[in-house]
Amino acid sequence: MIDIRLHKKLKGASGPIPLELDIHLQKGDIVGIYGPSGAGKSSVLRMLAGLMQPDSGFVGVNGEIWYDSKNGRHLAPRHRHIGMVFQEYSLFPNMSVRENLEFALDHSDDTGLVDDLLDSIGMRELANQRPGILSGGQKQRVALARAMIRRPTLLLLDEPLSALDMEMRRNLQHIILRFHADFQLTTLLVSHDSSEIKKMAKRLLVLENGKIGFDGDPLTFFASLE
Ligand SMILES: Nc1ncnc2c1ncn2[C@@H]1O[C@H](COP(=O)(O)OP(=O)(O)OP(=O)(O)O)[C@@H](O)[C@H]1O
Repeated sequence: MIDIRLHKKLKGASGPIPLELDIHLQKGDIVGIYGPSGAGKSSVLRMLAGLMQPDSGFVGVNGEIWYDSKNGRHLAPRHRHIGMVFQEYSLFPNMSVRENLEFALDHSDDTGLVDDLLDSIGMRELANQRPGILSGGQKQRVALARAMIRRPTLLLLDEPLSALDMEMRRNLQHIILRFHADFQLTTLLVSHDSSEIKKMAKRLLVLENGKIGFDGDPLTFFASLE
């Protein structure tokens, strides 16, 4: 179980946006986050990753406290068991694909996992190439594999597929679903694509001006827009 209570006064283009979130995620959930630009979606992921400091609140993940403003606890990002993939390709350009994965390892004796992940994303042949020669889809496959290296409990995906064409999106959606099952993850997926959310998520949170406007079945929500 993941308990999330976050309060933060965001600085919106036309004034402050008080972000207020109080949600519980079940282990194994894939939860979509949808909403207009500037609603606070990326900020929520960044606070969970420990990259943005909330004003107050609490984040508890399977009994471990990552953030508790009452006790001044703020676990550093590197100590949170998270995997993150964002829209921008974030690979190190001067390292090979394999080195990008190895760099994320905690223990160098886990190189077997690197090979397994390279196989599962179909990139063993390109393991010694640098990211510069890869397509966008190949780069995101490597980024997803790299996010798995530390066996995260929480996977944070912020529009990871939005720069890709339809075929590559489908391919990556399957990889995400497979990783989600194999690594027994809890996954938060920010997406502007309703079909992607309907395909991937069983639960949808719609964020509007920092507040949850809908929490429930994605099919119900998107049907209500038609
Ligand atoms: N560290 C910060 N402190 C206060 N406000 C911030 C901070 N970082 C971002 N903001 C503001 O929070 C608001 C929400 O931004 P955020 O990127 O979370 O929205 P979003 O819903 O992900 O938007 P988009 O769909 O366009 O990516 C923006 O107005 C932004 O300027």
